Amino acid sequence: MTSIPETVQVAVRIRPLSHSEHRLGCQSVTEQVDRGEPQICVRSSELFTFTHVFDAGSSQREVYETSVKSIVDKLLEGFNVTILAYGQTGSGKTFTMGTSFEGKYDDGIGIIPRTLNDLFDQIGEQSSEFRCAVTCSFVELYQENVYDLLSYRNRFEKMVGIREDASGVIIPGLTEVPVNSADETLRWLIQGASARAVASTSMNKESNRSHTIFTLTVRKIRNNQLVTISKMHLVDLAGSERSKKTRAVGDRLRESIHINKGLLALGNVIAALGSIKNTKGYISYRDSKLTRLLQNSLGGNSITLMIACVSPADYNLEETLSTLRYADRALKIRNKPMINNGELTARDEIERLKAENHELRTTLEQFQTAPVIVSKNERSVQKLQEQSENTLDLIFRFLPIESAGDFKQKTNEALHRYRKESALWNASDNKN
Ligand SMILES: Nc1ncnc2c1ncn2[C@@H]1O[C@H](COP(=O)(O)OP(=O)(O)OP(=O)(O)O)[C@@H](O)[C@H]1O
Repeated sequence: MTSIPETVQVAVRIRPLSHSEHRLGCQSVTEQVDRGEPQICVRSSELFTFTHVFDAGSSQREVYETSVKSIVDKLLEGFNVTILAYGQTGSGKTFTMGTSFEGKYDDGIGIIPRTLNDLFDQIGEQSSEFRCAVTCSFVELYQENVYDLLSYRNRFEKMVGIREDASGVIIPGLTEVPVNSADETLRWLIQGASARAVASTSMNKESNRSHTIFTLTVRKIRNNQLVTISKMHLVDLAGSERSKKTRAVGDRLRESIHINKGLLALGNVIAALGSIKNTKGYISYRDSKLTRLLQNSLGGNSITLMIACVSPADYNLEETLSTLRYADRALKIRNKPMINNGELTARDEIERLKAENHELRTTLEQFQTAPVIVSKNERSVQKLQEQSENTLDLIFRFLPIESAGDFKQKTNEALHRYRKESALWNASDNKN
């Protein structure tokens, strides 16, 4: 087992200058001091040291192998893990996380598809020791509302609430899909991401206007016993932005206010957790849904990696410095990672009971469907009998006695045939 980081890990990734920045003659103001060293220098004056620094030439593979791969191993050991991309709008968060994966495998794929490939490969290798049951869920936080992106319902009905129980924050009714391979999970990612709120802004052609959390839950089972249950949250935050600079108005401005509010609350939590004085004091997780959902990832029992994405361009200098200061505070947060063994938490107990309830209902329905068909026919036989008896009463009044007896016998024979045939229909219905 590799060592467990005690503080939040922070990787900084500098994206390359974009075409439009080149065209505008922007200069790069950020540089990695030495390639391979985790230090970044801004305007040749301010120096920051992080867990990892990736310059504009770093590949997606390098970012994954250096900073994420070992965290995926921890997930399978039973730790909760979180990977969180933070940064100004257009700084490369979605590109780095791979949240907008479209199904094409190439060198450009981001963290989520790489993680899934690794995870399912490792599960395959361990299959003689354990059985792993994996589920995924995908939520979006848009203007302080939480949406279940994997639900088939319409946008309004996708909205879900959050609440807390003894085991932490829960989202009752959230769609959790059982998945058996990387490809299957990626299909859910693609489907969920297509429902995400995206819009074009002056700073990013396809800007995400919401925060998203893609979660994998891994249950390791041996001899029908739950050995560990661990969660991986892959978080793609909406970009922080200054509305004056983005010239946002109307819907974009409203989104921007909510995005910044959530990020401000997150910043306050990070600052409070990172400050030694406040570690035992009050942490304002309840100020926003974003901080409530990330409560366990910051200051909880999770192994957490924040990837701070920055633009190298001089016209983004202020935002870059602000991101680096934010990230620097996150570096001081102490978490208490621990293995989540198979002891049932209250939430798991609820999940188990829900599953059991579902199973019982299905069984009950199966039992109910057979008698319903029989009783339907049975009822119609009874009805027919009643009707025929009423008719017989009428007939008896007008027929001579001997003809009436003959008629009664014929009617009874017909009823008998009907009963026999309906029993045969029931048998073939039940078989089908
Ligand atoms: N390291 C990189 N290498 C090459 N291109 C990159 C890199 N990082 C980002 N880009 C490109 O920059 C643009 C903006 O990136 P992206 O959409 O990931 O930003 P973002 O931080 O998620 O923005 P927003 O917060 O507005 O959603 C995209 O066209 C993306 O392909």
